[in-house]
Amino acid sequence: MSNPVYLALDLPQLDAAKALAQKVKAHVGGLKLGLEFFCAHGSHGVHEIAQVGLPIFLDLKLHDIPNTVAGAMQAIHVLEPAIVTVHASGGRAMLEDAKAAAGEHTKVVAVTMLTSLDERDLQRTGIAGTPHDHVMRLTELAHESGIDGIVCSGQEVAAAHKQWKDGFFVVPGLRPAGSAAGDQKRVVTPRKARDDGASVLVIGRPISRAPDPVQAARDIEETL
Ligand SMILES: O=C(O)c1cc(=O)[nH]c(=O)n1[C@@H]1O[C@H](COP(=O)(O)O)[C@@H](O)[C@H]1O
Repeated sequence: MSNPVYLALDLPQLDAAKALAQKVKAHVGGLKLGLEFFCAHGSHGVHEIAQVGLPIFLDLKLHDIPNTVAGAMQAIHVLEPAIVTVHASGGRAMLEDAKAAAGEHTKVVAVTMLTSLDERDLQRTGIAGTPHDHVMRLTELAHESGIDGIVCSGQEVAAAHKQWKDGFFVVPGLRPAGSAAGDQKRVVTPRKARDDGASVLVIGRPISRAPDPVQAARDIEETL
């Protein structure tokens, strides 16, 4: 089985991001480039990181009207990402149009509820109910819209997987036992997420900020 870990390269410097990717590439299955990276380095930066030779997950979390999101999806065809994120709360038409505009080999996955939020945060955005209920509702919407899968925390992935048997499940908010949660609120260990049905494990700081990132990536790989 291929390594399900995608390393989140949330680093401001392109050189440092590329050097880190080169160092740990034997112990991860892909590289995730998010808003911090894309805003700083754009398409040029994505091409640079793609030279490392691993699949690229472009985490742009698109959330706009359907026409705008479809245009953005078309604009990134040239980057040939393996995975792209949109927000499920953009609604069904946006999800359908995002998928229709995506490249043939790109998986479109919808963020349900950010792993940095808990039930109280959710209520403050005006949404009643538990994170579990909210994630299940948006999982159903994503499934109906014909996209490839969702992003959720490891606390919901078992239930989401049960609801959508052949879905593609991206799980961030992962922390090896004993590591700092930081701004993440709904966390589980990488092993638990994998056992519960995650297709991709997104891991950033537990590797990138470790004193020895290669050792940290290797230690995580060994738990899987
Ligand atoms: O879409 C994501 O990848 C994502 C969704 C989510 O709900 N929570 C979340 O943390 N992420 C991303 O996953 C990565 C987690 O990084 P660490 O908390 O450093 O492991 C970051 O790059 C986030 O942008």
